Amino acid sequence: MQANKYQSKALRREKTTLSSSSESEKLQDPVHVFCRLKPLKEEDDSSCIRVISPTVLSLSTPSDNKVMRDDVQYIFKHIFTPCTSQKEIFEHIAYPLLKDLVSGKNGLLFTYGVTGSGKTYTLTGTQNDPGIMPRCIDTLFNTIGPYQAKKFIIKSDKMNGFEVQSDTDAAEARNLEYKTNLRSLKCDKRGGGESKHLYSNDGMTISGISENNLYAVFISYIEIYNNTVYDLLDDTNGKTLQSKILREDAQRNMYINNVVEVEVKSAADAYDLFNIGQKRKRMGHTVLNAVSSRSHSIFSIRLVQVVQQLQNSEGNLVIPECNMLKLSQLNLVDLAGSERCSRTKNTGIRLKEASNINNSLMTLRTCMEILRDNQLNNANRLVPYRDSRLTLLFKNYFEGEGCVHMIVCVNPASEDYEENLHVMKFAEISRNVKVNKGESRYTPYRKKVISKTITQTPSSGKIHVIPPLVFGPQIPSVKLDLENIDACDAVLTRLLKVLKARKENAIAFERELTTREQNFRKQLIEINQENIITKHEIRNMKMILKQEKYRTHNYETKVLDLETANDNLACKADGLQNVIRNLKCTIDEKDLKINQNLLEKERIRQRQVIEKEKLSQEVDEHLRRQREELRAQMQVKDIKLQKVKEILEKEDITLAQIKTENETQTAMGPNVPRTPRTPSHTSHHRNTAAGNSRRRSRSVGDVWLEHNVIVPTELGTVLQPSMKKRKSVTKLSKASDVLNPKQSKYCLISQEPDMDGVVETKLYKADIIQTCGGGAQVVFNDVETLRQESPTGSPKKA
Ligand SMILES: Nc1ncnc2c1ncn2[C@@H]1O[C@H](COP(=O)(O)OP(=O)(O)OP(=O)(O)O)[C@@H](O)[C@H]1O
Repeated sequence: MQANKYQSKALRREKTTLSSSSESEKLQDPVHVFCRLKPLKEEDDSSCIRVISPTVLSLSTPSDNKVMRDDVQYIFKHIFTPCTSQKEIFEHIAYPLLKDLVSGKNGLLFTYGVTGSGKTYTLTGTQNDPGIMPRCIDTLFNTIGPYQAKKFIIKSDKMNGFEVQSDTDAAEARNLEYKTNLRSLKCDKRGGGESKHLYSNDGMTISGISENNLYAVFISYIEIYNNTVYDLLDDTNGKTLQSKILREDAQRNMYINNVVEVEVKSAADAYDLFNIGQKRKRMGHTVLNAVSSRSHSIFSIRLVQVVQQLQNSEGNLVIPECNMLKLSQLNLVDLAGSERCSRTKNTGIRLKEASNINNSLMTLRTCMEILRDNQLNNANRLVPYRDSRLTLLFKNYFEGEGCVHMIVCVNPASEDYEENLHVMKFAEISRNVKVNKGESRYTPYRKKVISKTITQTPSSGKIHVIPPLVFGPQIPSVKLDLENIDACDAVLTRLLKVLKARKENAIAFERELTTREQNFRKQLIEINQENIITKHEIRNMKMILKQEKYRTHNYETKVLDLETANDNLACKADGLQNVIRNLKCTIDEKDLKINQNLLEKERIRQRQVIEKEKLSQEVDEHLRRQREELRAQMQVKDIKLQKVKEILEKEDITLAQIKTENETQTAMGPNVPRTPRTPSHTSHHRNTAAGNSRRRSRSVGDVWLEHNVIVPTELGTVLQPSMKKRKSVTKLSKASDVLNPKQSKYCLISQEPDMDGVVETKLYKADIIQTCGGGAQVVFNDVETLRQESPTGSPKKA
């Protein structure tokens, strides 16, 4: 507990100093994106990719594609053509990461691409042509082989950290493992029962490692299947794999809770573990790849270094009681391939897998996009790591816990064009993401000291020291001088005495032995009783332990549920934050639109005011013109009325003349011929054939009062004014002429030649309206002009 406190305090200090130093350096590296082209199935197969230079390739639309696009060029850190060997790939891409691992830095290497494009081949390879993973293992053990700590000296603390054990504890653990392995061998189970699958080792090493350090390698192998983490090295005893949860350690690094980390001492051990995991990994047959990975698999190599060693008195190196552990990790990630269902024709479980694979790859892409945007635009958008276990697990790497290398595997065949387009775009995005250069991570440790067991007597509880039994005085050597009897006597007497003393001792011993035997028996009985009691206690303790385990299990399940719920809530919170952000964006957009609408409205209002003014001006102008026209018409009418008036006045004169003439004729006698009226004479008034005029009036039922002020000139036309019922008068001498209620229409007919001498008949039409006072009002409302023109001289109606 104390040690833990010490550790965490020291760790916090360590983190602060490290971060401040890293901040001062502020070194950033982009994600290194490499491209590996897979060989075409047949040499003459058409390819949609053209390599332009070692870093640039061009993607062109196949001729049979529905949509034709322009050729697009993509840049990579390096492009590996189909002829590139596995060794070259390793040396170029993985070797630098392995060097980082040995110098204490983290690394992440993942393969990305369409299903069947060669991701697994690049990472694993074959027995004779190993891929990146076996080469990493071999090179690592070729390098640190002689400098490894004894097994179990360094032990995982199950919280993403490590601790150093005492030699005795480590020896005991080794012993236990040995016995377990023996048992496993007998049962022919995993471990010793596995056939060791060795890849060819080309003896490559990393130079410049610290030879004073002790090294320990730990392997873990997990998969993310349908967005759930499974430990491929979990000892399941034949049961299905249990899901694991992701946690954050004290330094906010993500790790898999309770993941099995196995310490390996040789490359063969590591391959064994890989093979065990490989058998459990979810693979499946699809149309595009016979052995297709249905999950993302992560093979992690953790290297722990005890920074310093001390020399003991004999000159041997020993691990100091407390110092620093240097931790580093290399993750080799084989992502499942992106798939288009239209091509794979997956159904059922394969379809669900494909959808989960595509979702997690989509989240990876989204994270990369947002990271890039945040970095390019200095923005602070939330990166949705939590949307997928894959991105959540590697969150620290994208936030600067180590170098990130990505191999984009590409099948250049034309049929993969559409998928390759997406893959290239993802590569383009990733290439622009920058991550902080990883720092070596140190953890302080305090060596655990084992307490020695002391044998105690059950009764007293004290160490019972049994005195040694001494048989008595030594038997003297007897030398008898038979010539000297006295001397012989003395010797024999001394001998007798010694023998007597020894006999007494022997009797005492016998008594002592009997007592001891009794005591021993008593002790045995006590021990036996104690044993029975202890056994009973052990049984009880076991039961309690079982109950505690059960409770712990329940607690763990609850914790797991709570953590899952927590994760879900966090996801929801992230989702809601996204929704809030989107809503804010929508509100901003709407505000903008409202402002635009207001501006538009104002513009329309101003335009309307201008148009209104224009319109009112036009209306005023129109009215003015109409008024002028009306005035002109009125003037014309006035003139006409004036003419009518003049005609009427002239008629009175004419009538008076006629009367005078008649009177004169009467006085002269009936034989005096009347002076014929020449057309020229009458032309001024009625030299048109009013009776020949065509009729426009349709009022059939009206009774017309036809007022012929003069006798109209006969024009010989058949057209006559349509006045069916009419009463013709030449003079309005009586009021009754007009007041007759049957007469409703009045028509004054006049004839006169115009300027050209053409006779024009004018019909001035009016309504006769009876007034309430018994009178009548004649309202003129129409003037009908009849004109006859004839260019040949014969009169013709116009
Ligand atoms: N560079 C290469 N040289 C030779 N063969 C290759 C190469 N790349 C891939 N292959 C072969 O292509 C086939 C499919 O490759 P692999 O299984 O590695 O694809 P994958 O991308 O991992 O597919 P999935 O995403 O479906 O798991 C394998 O038979 C593999 O041997």
